[in-house]
Parts: sequence; C-alpha cells; structure tokens
Amino acid sequence: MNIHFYKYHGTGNDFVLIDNRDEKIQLTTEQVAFLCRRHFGIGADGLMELRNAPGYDFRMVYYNADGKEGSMCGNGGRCLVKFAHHMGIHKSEFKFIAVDGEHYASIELNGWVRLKMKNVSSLERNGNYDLLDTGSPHFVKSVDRITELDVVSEGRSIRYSDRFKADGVNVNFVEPLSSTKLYVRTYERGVEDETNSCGTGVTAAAIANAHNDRGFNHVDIRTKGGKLYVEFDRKDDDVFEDVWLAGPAEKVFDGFIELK
Ligand SMILES: N[C@H](CCC[C@H](N)C(=O)O)C(=O)O
Repeated sequence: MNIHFYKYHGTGNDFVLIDNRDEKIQLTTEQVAFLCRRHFGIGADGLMELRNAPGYDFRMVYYNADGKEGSMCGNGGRCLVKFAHHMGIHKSEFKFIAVDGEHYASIELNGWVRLKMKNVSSLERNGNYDLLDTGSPHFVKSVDRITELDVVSEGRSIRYSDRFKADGVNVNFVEPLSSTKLYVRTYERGVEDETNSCGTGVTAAAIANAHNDRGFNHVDIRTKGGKLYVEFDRKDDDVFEDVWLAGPAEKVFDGFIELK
C-alpha cells in the first residue's frame, strides 16, 4: 500500500503523521516501529493518525516509537493541530478528542500552537521526586548542573525500577533557572531514550515547581529542542486547572512509502 507520510516536530520532539480520516490505513505495531526507527525508517519519537470523530474537528491517535498505542502527547497534539490545518481544516481554534479526553487548541499569529491540557487534581510528593499525570505519567526530579547529567542512564534506571518497570513512567529532570523559568530534560517511556523535549513532561515539571501558591502561574521552559511555555491556574495545593502548553510546531517534509 502506497501511503503518504508527513514529518513534523515540536521543539525537536518529532513525529510521523498520516491523514487517516478515511480509516483506510491499518498499521501494525511492527510497521509503526519500523517507520519510527532512525536510520532504517523515517525516524521519529512517535507516530500519529489524524482521524474523524463526531462533534470534534478530529480525533488524535498516538503511538510511541515502540509501535504501541500511547497515552497523551503534548508536543504531538500541537503538531497534529498544525497538520489538521495543513490538511484543510482551516480554523484557528480547534476542539479534538484524544486518549485522555477533550482538548482545545489554537494556532497563534507567530505560528505557535497553544494546547489545553487535562486538569491535574492529584500530585504525589515524595521528598526528592514528584509524580503526576498530565495525560501521560511523569516522574519529576530537581537537579543541579542539568547539562552534565547522563539523562539516559539516570532516566532508564528510574523507569525500570521496581515501582515503575511494569507500566513505565516518563522521567523529567528539572533545573530552575529563575522562579518562572525551568530547564527540563526528559527520558521518555516508549521511546526509551532522551527526547529533545516532552510536552506533557514540561507541563508536569512546571506544575510540580509552581511558583505561586494560588492563581495564575506562567513558566518559560528551556529544553534541548527549544523553548516551550506552560501556564495554569492553581486552585488548591494540588489542584491545577486551565493548563496550557504552547510552542512551535513545524512541518519537516512529506513523501510516499510503499509499505509491505
Ligand atoms: N512517551 C510518552 C507519550 C508521549 C509524551 C511526549 N512526547 C509529549 O510530548 O507529551 C508516554 O508514553 O507516556
């Protein structure tokens, strides 16, 4: 089957995309893993399908690079909004459905995409790490000298530790650069490597390091892949609503592959 594939990235977190609104394409786990495999396939951290859903502009289906369907992807959701626009859904405000529920998004004048993330109403604080779910499960740990950290070995040992090895967890290392600016590096579950950035991850890091006890919090995020922005309204100690993730979402290329 000759399939039209597209490649997008959001601050270096990169994805293969297909317009499967006619539901004609059924990719196997092996085919998704091949397409995401660097050097042998197209190469990406994940693959997404643009699908139809009644009452929504589209449905987002996300697969990690291991080929398995994944939980919510923040950078992926932002890229899929830009892709939907390129595929002819010419709006600036979108409402779509994903594995973790309904999302609103908008395409800004500077080309950035703002994505509304799920509310967070529970946050486990364990002294030297926090655990929360922003659409995907995240372990958040503060560190010094983040640029010197071996994120892959440190992240892998936490992700495969007794507590997390069954279901996995994304591991985020955070160094505060100011009260409203964080540097975040992430070892991603399902990619099983450090990614250039992780949207649900930087959202989790911003929430876990909220600088205001109540009300509006805005956080500039630095990642290896570029700048992201998170804002949210802290309603109670561990209740966070109106959570938004914003950043660039760029098309890299598109082409056809005859998949066996
Ligand atoms: N690997 C994550 C999903 C993708 C998250 C990340 N790419 C993002 O931008 O949120 C997981 O399995 O939980």
